[in-house]
Amino acid sequence: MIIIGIVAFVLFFYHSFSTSLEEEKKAQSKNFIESALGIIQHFHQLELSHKLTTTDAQKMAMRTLESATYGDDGYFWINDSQGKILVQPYMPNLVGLNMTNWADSTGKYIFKEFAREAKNGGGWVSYTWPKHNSATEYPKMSYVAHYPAWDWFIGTGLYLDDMKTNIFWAVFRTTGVLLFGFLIFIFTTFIIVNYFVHQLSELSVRDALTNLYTKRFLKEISPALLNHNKLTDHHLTVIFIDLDHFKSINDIHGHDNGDKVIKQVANVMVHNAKKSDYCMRYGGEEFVLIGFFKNEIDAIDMAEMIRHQVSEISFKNDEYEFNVTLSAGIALHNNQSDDSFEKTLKRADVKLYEAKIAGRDRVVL
Ligand SMILES: Nc1nc2c(ncn2[C@@H]2O[C@H](COP(=O)(O)OP(=O)(O)OP(=O)(O)O)[C@@H](O)[C@H]2O)c(=O)[nH]1
Repeated sequence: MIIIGIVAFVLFFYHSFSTSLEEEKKAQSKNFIESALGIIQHFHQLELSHKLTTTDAQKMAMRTLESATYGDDGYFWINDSQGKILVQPYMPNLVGLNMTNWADSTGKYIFKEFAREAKNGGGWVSYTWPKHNSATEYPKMSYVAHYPAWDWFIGTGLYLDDMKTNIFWAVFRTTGVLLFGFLIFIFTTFIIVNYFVHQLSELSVRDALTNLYTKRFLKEISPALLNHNKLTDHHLTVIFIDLDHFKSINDIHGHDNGDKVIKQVANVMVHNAKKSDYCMRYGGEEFVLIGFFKNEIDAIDMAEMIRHQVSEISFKNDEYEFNVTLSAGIALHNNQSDDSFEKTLKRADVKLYEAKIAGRDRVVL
């Protein structure tokens, strides 16, 4: 769909841009002829005011227009009323020849057409004409005008194939630049949208206080965790952590200090967890660490490390320092039975409850 859109855009752009460039080229040619008529008129005025003789005024006008080139190879030609070529800088060897009886490759008497169109107030004549060093004739268009006082015909021409080639490359370059800009725009938009979508999805699965994953994320990844569990010889393990007597900590040290404790515990978890582990804030002061452990001992070591490090932290309220303990329950997923992730999580919760009953500040498996 996008490719069809781009192709349609390029074709439409090519058509309208090349048409307008063609019109512009033609308008330019016409303007050049009008300027050339102005130059002729200038020398004619000098003749009328007797500053120059007719011969000198015409010679100087011819010389000026002979050297007046424009664009890549634009030039003016001048014929007198008898068809004699007075100025032809593109093919100087033709100067002095009479072209009244010259017909182009299509049989058109070129000079007759020039004279007719020019005497009608100026206009375009299509014909064929050779190029430099070539006998082959190419389609050409000339804008021709008449200067009645001297009975001169002046014109300037465009080879259609050259014009079309120039226009093609101009359109090609512009289209290329536009397409490149368009692709850069699409690419940048894609990156930005992707970034924000990622940020948004992260926001919805990250806890605002601790930046740990939320319970919702746990639900999202549990199928992937079970799949991975089938592929590894390690065991999918849930470590359920709950802070001890946290209500009292809030009551005694204030809710803000309670928040600081929650943040610190989250930091300890993240600090100890392996890169492949997931640390979550399951509820208010409840946390879950999910990882793949070689055996039960490794899981206990991890939970004990977190428990120990948290118990070592000296928290400060406005007056004195205090410590916090936590309890943890561990459960390993059982591949051989009809175990589910929810059942494993539930077993870890039961073990956590046992740790609480047994006096808190401990890990139970
Ligand atoms: N500061 C703070 N407190 C919270 C937050 N979320 C939950 N709590 C508090 O955590 C306390 C949890 O208390 P309980 O569920 O009774 O458990 P406990 O006091 O930790 O007792 P045990 O778990 O049995 O050791 C409640 O007082 C909640 O208000 C939080 O985001 N910030």
